[in-house]
Amino acid sequence: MDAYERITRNVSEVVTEEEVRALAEDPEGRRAYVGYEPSGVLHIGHMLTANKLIDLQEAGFEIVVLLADVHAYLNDKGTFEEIRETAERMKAQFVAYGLEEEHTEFVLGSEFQLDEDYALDLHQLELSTTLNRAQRAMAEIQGGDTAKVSHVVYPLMQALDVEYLDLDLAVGGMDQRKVHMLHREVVPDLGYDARPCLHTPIIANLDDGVGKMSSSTGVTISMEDSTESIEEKVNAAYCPPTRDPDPDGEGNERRNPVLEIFQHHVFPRFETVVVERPEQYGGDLEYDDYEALAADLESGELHPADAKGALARYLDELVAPGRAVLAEYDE
Ligand SMILES: N[C@@H](Cc1ccc(O)cc1)C(=O)O
Repeated sequence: MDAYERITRNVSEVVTEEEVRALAEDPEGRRAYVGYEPSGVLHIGHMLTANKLIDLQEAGFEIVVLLADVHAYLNDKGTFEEIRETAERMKAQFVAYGLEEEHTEFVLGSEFQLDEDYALDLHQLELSTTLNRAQRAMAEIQGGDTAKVSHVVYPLMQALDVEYLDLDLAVGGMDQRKVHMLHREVVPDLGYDARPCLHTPIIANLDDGVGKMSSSTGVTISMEDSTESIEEKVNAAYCPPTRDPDPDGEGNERRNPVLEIFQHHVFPRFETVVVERPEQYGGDLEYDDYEALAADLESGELHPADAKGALARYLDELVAPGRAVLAEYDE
């Protein structure tokens, strides 16, 4: 796999391909980031962008994880003190998950976002951005329709972070794309270069494959889950024997979350995936890549129940180190 392939594998969007190709030609020491609002525990959504950071680390990038405490505060995620505490836990979990500490810089937003230069740049952006533009950029992050003043300051700060953290590449889920587009549009007015962005997909809802997996609207898998609870959730997941999101041709999108988790969480982190089966059902199956597994599910060679059993086992392995860290915190 060449550097460009590794950098862009499994992403939904590359902005722009040309700019990312230029980075891939000389990836050593380049800086890429994801920002996270410290809130709750690390879950499968955070882990997906973390997988991309691990890919980038393997391609030679230096990684910056922004623990966006001020952003979480602006988005009403608790008191500053609570948010800071959560940020500490989150950092420990990311390290346990596989972000090597020597190549990862963990930065709290409040370390630079309260400085004078930053504040004045922010005010300049406030002056040149309409409320409507900022609100549109925030729609997917904030949800609901009760935008506060804090919610329009939020995306402008995110746009500035890319400059102040001296980054070459911004990474986020598809829910961040509008903020990234805002960044590309507005920072040149301040005399800064817009940076390229990568957007990772959002996994389908575990229960029914409709819409996005989210802790607020349904089942999600987190670093707090026990082995048994992962098994339960995966066993109950929607898993038709197809990757076609519209198998009955009626236009009601239902994706296959089990396959999506194999593709985005398991195959990027394990070289081979073994599906255990009793001898009488044909014995174990072994896969080196996602395509082969998906094809077997479609052909009927791989039964959804066996696929789920394997998925729960691999997810448990990914979550286990973070779970151990949490147990230490709770002592
Ligand atoms: N907007 C991100 C958090 C974030 C904050 C600041 C950034 O610079 C980047 C990302 C989220 O929804 O969780």
